[in-house]
Amino acid sequence: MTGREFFTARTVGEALVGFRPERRTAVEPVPLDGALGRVPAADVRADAPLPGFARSTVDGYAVRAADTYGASDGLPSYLDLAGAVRMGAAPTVTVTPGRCAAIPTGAVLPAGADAVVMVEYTAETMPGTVEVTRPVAPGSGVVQPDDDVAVGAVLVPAGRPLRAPDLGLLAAAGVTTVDVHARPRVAILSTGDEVVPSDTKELTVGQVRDATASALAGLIREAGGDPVYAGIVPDDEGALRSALTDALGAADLVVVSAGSSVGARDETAAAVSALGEVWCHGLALKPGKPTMLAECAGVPLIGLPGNPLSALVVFRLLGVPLVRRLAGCDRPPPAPRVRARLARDLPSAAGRLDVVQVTVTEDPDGTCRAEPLFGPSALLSVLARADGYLVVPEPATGLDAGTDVEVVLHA
Ligand SMILES: Nc1nc2c(c(=O)[nH]1)N[C@H]1C(S)=C(S)[C@@H](COP(=O)(O)OP(=O)(O)OC[C@H]3O[C@@H](n4cnc5c(N)ncnc54)[C@H](O)[C@@H]3O)O[C@H]1N2
Ligand code: MOO
Repeated sequence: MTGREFFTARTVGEALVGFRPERRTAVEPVPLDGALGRVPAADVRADAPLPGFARSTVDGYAVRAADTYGASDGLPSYLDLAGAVRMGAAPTVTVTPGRCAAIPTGAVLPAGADAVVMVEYTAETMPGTVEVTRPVAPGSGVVQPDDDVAVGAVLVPAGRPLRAPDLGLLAAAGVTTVDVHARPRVAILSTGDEVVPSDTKELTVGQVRDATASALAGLIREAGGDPVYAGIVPDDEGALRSALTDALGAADLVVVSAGSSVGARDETAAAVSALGEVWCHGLALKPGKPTMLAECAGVPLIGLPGNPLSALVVFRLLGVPLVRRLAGCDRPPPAPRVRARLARDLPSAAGRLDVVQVTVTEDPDGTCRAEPLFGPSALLSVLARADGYLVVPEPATGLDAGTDVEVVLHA
């Protein structure tokens, strides 16, 4: 042990704002079917209005609104039935004063009509005569040709991951492929003489199966990236440098876990320093202090703490936004959150951000209770049991039981 301290420690806030590599993935066309969650590279605009024609929103009779003024149960308006509009076809009927046309929901409003009265407020008392018992205002029961989308309006914006309704809107507008950013390729490199592949059946004393890589791959996929397993590297600076060089050449982001603490095994820091510029080494964060952020020839690199729980906490806070940004996402969807009452006192040291895993239970009165899960960051099962996490900000020295807290829910 050398007693060295981290050399460029930062807060999480500084890292989120200040570590913003320029790199973005290439743009590729994808069919709508494969576009869910992908990020459009440019606004997609409508070249025609939607729905494109004045459309009835109810089953009833297309009328001239003025013909219904004053209509009531006691004093109905009587209109001559001029005909019917068929679904999916141009109307062959015109509505002149004193007349109406039967129309189903979704059909084209015939010429001369400016409203549709719902069938419930009518009766066909005699064949060819319709009794109307409610007045309708002009435009009632009708959507105008560009009510949904006007020509030139943005159908889906650049920079926001596509959601299911976006695919519907694009389909309605006849857009069947979208130019989106490629999924960022994220290389996952695990380090440590003791780390062995997760399919190792029998462990010798001191060995651990690689837990971090599989969990990281899950978070990377959730963030819209493509995980690439780059293997397990022993604690040897030469081997690590060579593995990092390969990974940097083939990925949009490299994530390397372990070996970045201040102990004897800080080969990662040495290897990364030799390959690029270290932006920060050490975060004011618990867990997750031994974190490194660097850029090597335009490729960002995150050095994660060895403890799997800490690695995942850091990746969730800093890696997920980075993967999204690499994919052109500058409008990330807000994480699902819930407000809850803290179930017990939470101690915390001032000057660092504490990320505390919690379970959330709903009390009979509908309010939520957040129960902190204590345990060393070496225990991955704590994370697996948690429903979400809360943060105790840097200046705070803890939170009292009963405090109203915001819990960010795990996916
Ligand atoms: N004197 C100090 N010692 C430590 C400090 C400190 O500030 N001063 N920080 C502690 C903290 S916090 C952490 S976190 C660890 C992180 O150290 P490293 O990033 O160098 O990681 P390692 O020592 O290599 O590993 C820690 C732990 O995690 C296990 N591990 C590593 N990789 C994997 C993997 N892929 N899958 C499963 N488990 C893994 C490893 O076997 C160790 O048990 O340093 C503390 N010490
Ligand atoms: O950062 Mo260590 O990552 O607190 O467990």
